[in-house]
Amino acid sequence: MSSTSVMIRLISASVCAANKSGAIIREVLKTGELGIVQKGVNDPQTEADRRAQRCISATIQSRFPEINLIGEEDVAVESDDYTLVKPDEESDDVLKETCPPDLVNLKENDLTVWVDPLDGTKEFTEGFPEHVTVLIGISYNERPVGGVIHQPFYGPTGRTVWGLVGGAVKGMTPVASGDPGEKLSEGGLRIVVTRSHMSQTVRDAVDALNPKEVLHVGGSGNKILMVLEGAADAYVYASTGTKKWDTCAAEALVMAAGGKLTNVHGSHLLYNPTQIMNSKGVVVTMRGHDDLIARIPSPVKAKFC
Ligand SMILES: Nc1ncnc2c1ncn2[C@@H]1O[C@H](COP(=O)(O)O)[C@@H](OP(=O)(O)O)[C@H]1O
Ligand SMILES: [Mg+2]
Repeated sequence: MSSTSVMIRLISASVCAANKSGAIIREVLKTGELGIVQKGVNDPQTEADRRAQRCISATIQSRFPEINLIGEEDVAVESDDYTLVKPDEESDDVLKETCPPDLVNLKENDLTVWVDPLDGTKEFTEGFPEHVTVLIGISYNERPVGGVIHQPFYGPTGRTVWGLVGGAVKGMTPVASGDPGEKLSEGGLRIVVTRSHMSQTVRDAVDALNPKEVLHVGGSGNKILMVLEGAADAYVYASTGTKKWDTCAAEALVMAAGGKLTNVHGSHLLYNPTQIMNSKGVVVTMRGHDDLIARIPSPVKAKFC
């Protein structure tokens, strides 16, 4: 039995599976055979979503059979999927890290893994592949404890960012975090919002913040990485629509870097497997979170009670 903690081994496996998924996603785009099917209104799925989901499910379930894995795509794993990531393949960068003390004793059956194999599918099908991320988040007691985000189209081979709550974010340098109670600048905010799921409540919330700039980009993981990296001051989504697999990995990284992710009321999201939908919206900042939540109009908040 390995002395390395379950969390470190799970992040290592997730990094390997996310990197392989990035290669699959690039390959599918190159062939041009996207195999698009509609799962619902404005909710496409492609061959890349399906193959990446199978790769991640096969890798994690074969190594951690007692983990509860919840993936966006409902696809059956095939025997070949188990060899996409070699059974002994690990991320040396992850294995050499120390697990934060609070997470060191977590066991497989304590954990839920939330997988979005291709976040930003609509943008993937519409010529904006750089908005795509692979998201693998880990929750314990309904709160995020670790996450892996891979960007398949960042540079020639993609970029992988990972972290554990109570540890550092690896693979990128987060912007410095500040006090959630800090007052934000009036008229100076850069807000990142959805590109393909705009609604009146999202508009009303963003307008009330009197932003300097509104950036419309795809993907929940992509937008949250922009806030984490300082390319935007906040991600504001006063709408239902994102699911727990859209936020878990990114929330873990935001927490590790000292930022906050809440619903429009300023309350934590609970990663409960029976409540997949983020029904009260998503707000992410690295500073001034309370001020931003206070500025969201009450009639907007009242729509998400
Ligand atoms: N109104 C809505 N209906 C369906 N899915 C929604 C949605 N709003 C957000 N989402 C999902 O949340 C993720 C981020 O959305 P957006 O890019 O608009 O910010 C996308 O995940 P997927 O691309 O993995 O399906 C998207 O499908
Ligand atoms: Mg998604």
